[in-house]
Amino acid sequence: MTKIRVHEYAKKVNRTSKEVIEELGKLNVNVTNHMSMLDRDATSKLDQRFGKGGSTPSDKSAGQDHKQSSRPASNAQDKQRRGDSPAAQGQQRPSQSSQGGNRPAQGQQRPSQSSQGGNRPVQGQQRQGQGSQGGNRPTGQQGQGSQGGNRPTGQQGQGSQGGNRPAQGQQRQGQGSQGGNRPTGQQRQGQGTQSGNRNATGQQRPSTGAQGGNRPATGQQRQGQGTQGGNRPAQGQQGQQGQQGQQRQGQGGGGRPAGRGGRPPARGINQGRRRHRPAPMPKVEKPLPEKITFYESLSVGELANKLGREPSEIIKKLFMLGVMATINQELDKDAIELICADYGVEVEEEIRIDVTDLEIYFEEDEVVEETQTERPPVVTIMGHVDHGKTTLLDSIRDTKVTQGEAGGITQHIGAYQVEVEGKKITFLDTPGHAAFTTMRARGAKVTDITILVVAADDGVMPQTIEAINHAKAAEVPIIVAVNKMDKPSANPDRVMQELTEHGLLAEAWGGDTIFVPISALKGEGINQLLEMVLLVAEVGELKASKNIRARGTVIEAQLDRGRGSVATLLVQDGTLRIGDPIVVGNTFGKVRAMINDLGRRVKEAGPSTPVEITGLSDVPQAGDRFVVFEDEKTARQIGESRAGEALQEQRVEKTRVTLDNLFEQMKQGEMKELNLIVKADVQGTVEAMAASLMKIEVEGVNVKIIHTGAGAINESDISLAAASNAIVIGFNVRPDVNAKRAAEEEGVDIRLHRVIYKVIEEIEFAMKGLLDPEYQEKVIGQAEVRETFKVTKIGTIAGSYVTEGKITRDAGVRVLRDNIVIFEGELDTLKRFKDDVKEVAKGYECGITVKNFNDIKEGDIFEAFVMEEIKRA
Ligand SMILES: Nc1nc2c(ncn2[C@@H]2O[C@H](COP(=O)(O)OP(=O)(O)OP(=O)(O)O)[C@@H](O)[C@H]2O)c(=O)[nH]1
Repeated sequence: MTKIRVHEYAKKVNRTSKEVIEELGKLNVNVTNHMSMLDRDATSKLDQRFGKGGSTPSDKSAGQDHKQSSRPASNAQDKQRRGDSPAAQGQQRPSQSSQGGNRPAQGQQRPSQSSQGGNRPVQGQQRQGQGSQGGNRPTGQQGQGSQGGNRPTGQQGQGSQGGNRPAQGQQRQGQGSQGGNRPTGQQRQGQGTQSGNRNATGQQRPSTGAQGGNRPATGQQRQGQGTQGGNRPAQGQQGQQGQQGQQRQGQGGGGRPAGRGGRPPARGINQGRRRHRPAPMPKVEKPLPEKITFYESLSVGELANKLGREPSEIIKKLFMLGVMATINQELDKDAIELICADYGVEVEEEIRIDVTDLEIYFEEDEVVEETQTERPPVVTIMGHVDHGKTTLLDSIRDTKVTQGEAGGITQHIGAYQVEVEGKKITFLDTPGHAAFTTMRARGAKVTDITILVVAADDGVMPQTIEAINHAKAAEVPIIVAVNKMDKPSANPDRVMQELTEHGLLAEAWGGDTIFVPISALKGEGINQLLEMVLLVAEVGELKASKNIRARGTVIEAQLDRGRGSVATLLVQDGTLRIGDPIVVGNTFGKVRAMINDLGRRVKEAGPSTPVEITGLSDVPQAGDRFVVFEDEKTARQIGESRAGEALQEQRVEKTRVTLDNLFEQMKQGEMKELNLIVKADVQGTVEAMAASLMKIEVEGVNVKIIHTGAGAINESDISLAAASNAIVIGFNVRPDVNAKRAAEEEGVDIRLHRVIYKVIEEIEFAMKGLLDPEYQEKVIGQAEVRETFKVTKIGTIAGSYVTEGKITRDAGVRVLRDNIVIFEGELDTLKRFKDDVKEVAKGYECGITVKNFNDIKEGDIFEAFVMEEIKRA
C-alpha cells in the first residue's frame, strides 16, 4: 500500500479520522489533521493496531456494531464502548434506569446510581436465558450472536437496559423488525423514557430500575407498562429519533392518547413511579367456614357469600362440573353439596317446620303407647248403585233414611255411630253414585274397614270394582256383604267367583276375605256382619290417645242460616272439647257447640267420634284436616295464614303456565267454555256435583266452574253469573228473593234440581248446544250454459237451462267444464227474462252471472249448492 490520507484510512478501517489520529498519536506518529498523509510505516502500525480488518481486538464488538448499525455512534459512545467492559456497563445501566431522575446529568454514561442497578447484571443474564425476550440482551456475546444483526451490540443491549439508550436509538433502528416480535424489549424502552430521562439524553431513555428488577418475574406486567411507556417517549422524541419514535408509537399505540407525549418530565417521573408500584398483593382469602347451612336451596351468590369466596370462583367450579350458572342461579342440594365438598366444607340442610301445615300434626309422634286406648273402627260402606248401601246402614241404625230421599239416591254424606255388644262402630255414609267418587276417595283416608256391598242377584258391577280399587289403594281391609240374599235370584257363589278375579278370595275358598251373606232389607245377617267388623278391628289393633288435643277430618260442612258454618268432624285422635281453639282446613274458630249423631249436645268427643260443630269463621271443605291448638291466637294466626296461602294458590293456579300445560292451554284457547256456578245444600254435595260436571265430555267445550258454595243462591251469585255469562245450578237450594229479582233483571239462567243425574244431563245438552253448528254441503241443482252474452259493466251473462233440481239466488256455485271444477264462488244475479228471481226450477231457462268470474263458455255446467246445518247426536 502506498501513501494514504488519514481520513481514507479511517474509512478503510471503518473508524473516524479522529480515532485514527488519536491512535497515531499513541504510536508517536505525528499528523496534523485528517488530510495528513500516512506513510507505509504508519499504515502498517495502524494495521496492527486496528487489525487487518480494521479493528482492534478489544473493539471487535464495537466494530461489528458499527458495521451493523446504520447510525454512527458519538465519540462518547465510542469511548465508552471501547473503554468499558461489558460487565461494567451492564452494572451501570441498570442502575441508572429506574431512578432515572438522575439521568439528565448522566449524559450517555449513565453511572450507576441506584441500588437497584446492582441487580441488573443478574437480570441481564436472566434475560439472556429467556432468549426470545430479546429485550434483555445485555451482554456483548448476545449482541454478537445471531441476534446481533437486529440488535446493536451487546453493550448497546446492556445500554438499553441500563438506561444507556443513546445506543438504543441505534438499537431500535437496528431492531426494527424485531420490534414487533419483542414486546418486552420495546416496553423497556418505553419505560425508560417515562422515567423522566427524556429531556436529558434524548435518545437515552433508560429503562426503569424497578421494572428492571421485576422483570424476570413479571414479564406480562412489564409488557403492560411498556406499552404505555412506549408511547410517550416516542412522541416526545419523534423529531429526534425518527424511525425509533415511529417504531415505539407503533408498539405502544394502543396504550395512550397521543397528546400525552407532551407531558412534562415531572409527570413522567410520577407515572414512572406509579408504574413501579409493586404488584397488588394477592387477595387474602377468608378462611373457609367449617360448615354451612341452607334451606331448600341457595343461589350461587348466596353460596359464595357463605363460603367467603367470590361468586366467579363458584361459577368457575360449576363450569368445571359442566354446569353453566349465573350469580342468581338457584342451586339444589346436590349442587351445593358438590361445591362444598370441593372446599371441604360440611353442609347441613335446615329443616323448617311449617306450622301452618296441618298434616305435620298428624305425623307428630307425641303419642305415647301407654296413653293409647282402643278406639272404635271407622267403617265405610261402598258398592254399586242400588246394591243396598243405604238399606244396610238403615238396617244397622234402624233408621229409614231411604224413604226421604229425592230420586231414591243418597245425596248426603254423614257419619254415624252404633253400638254392638258394648263396642262402638263408626259408619261413614258414602253414597254409591259415581258423582261421589271423590268423596269416597277422601272417605277412605279416614276409614279403617270397608264393607263392600254386592247384590247377590246382580253380581260385581263397575262401581264394585271401583270401590275395591279405592279400598286397596288406601290399604283398608274389605269385608264383603253379599246383599239381597232374600231374593230368589240371589247367587252368592257367582259373587264370590267374580270377586276372586279382583283379588278377593273368600275364606271358604281358602282365601282371607270375609264374605257375609245378608239381607239388608230384612235385617238378616247384620249382626254377623257387625261381629266381623269388630273382629277385623281387633286384628287391626286400632288405638288412639284420648289425652291429647284433638285432630281429625271434616266429613261434611255447610252454611246454616241460623247457625252459620256447620261442619261434621270425625275426631281421629285426642278429644275435642267445647271451647277448643281449632283450625279446620283454611278456616279457624273456637268450638262453640257440639252435637253428636243422635242430635244431642255433647261437651266432648273422643277418638272415632263424629260430631257436628259450630263456631268456625268459614265453611271448610269435606276432607279437610282439623287440628286443635293450645290457644286461640295461634289458631287464628295459622288459620288466617292458611286462608291467605289458599287464596294465593288459587290465583297462581289460574295464571300459571308451565311447559307441560302450555300446549294444553293453547288448545284450550280455541275451545268454548261453559261457565257454571254450583250451589247446593251441603258442601259435600257441592264438591260431588262439581266433580261430576267437570267429567262431562263434549268435544270442543270446556266446563268451567267459576264458583261453588253451600247455601241458598244469593244476589252475589247472580251478579257473578251475569259478569261471567254463567249458568247457576242450584241443588236442593232455591234463590232468595233478591237473587230471584236480580236474575230476572240480568237474564241469568238458574237451574234448580233435586236429582244429580238430571243436572248432568241438562248441562250436557247445554254444552252440545254451545258448539258451533256443523254444516254439510248439499247440491241443489244444475244448469247448463247454452249461450253467453258479454255486456260491458256487467260481464258475461250465461243463458242457462236448469237441468236438475233448482238454482237459487243465494246458493253457492261451481263452474264445471268437462266435469272439472274450474271455479267456485257465489251467484251474482239470477234472472228470468229481465226480472231478478229467487230461484229457477228444473226445465226453465235463466240468465246467470257469477261473482268475480266471467270466463264462462257454452257447455259449462253450473252446480248450485247450499250449506246445511247438521244436528249433533
Ligand atoms: N230384596 C231386597 N232388596 C233390597 C235389599 N237391600 C236393598 N234393597 C233394595 O234395593 C234398592 C236400592 O237400595 P239402596 O239401599 O237405596 O241402595 P244404595 O246402594 O244405597 O243405592 P244408592 O244410594 O243409589 O247408591 C231399594 O229398593 C232397596 O229396597 C235386600 O237385602 N233385599
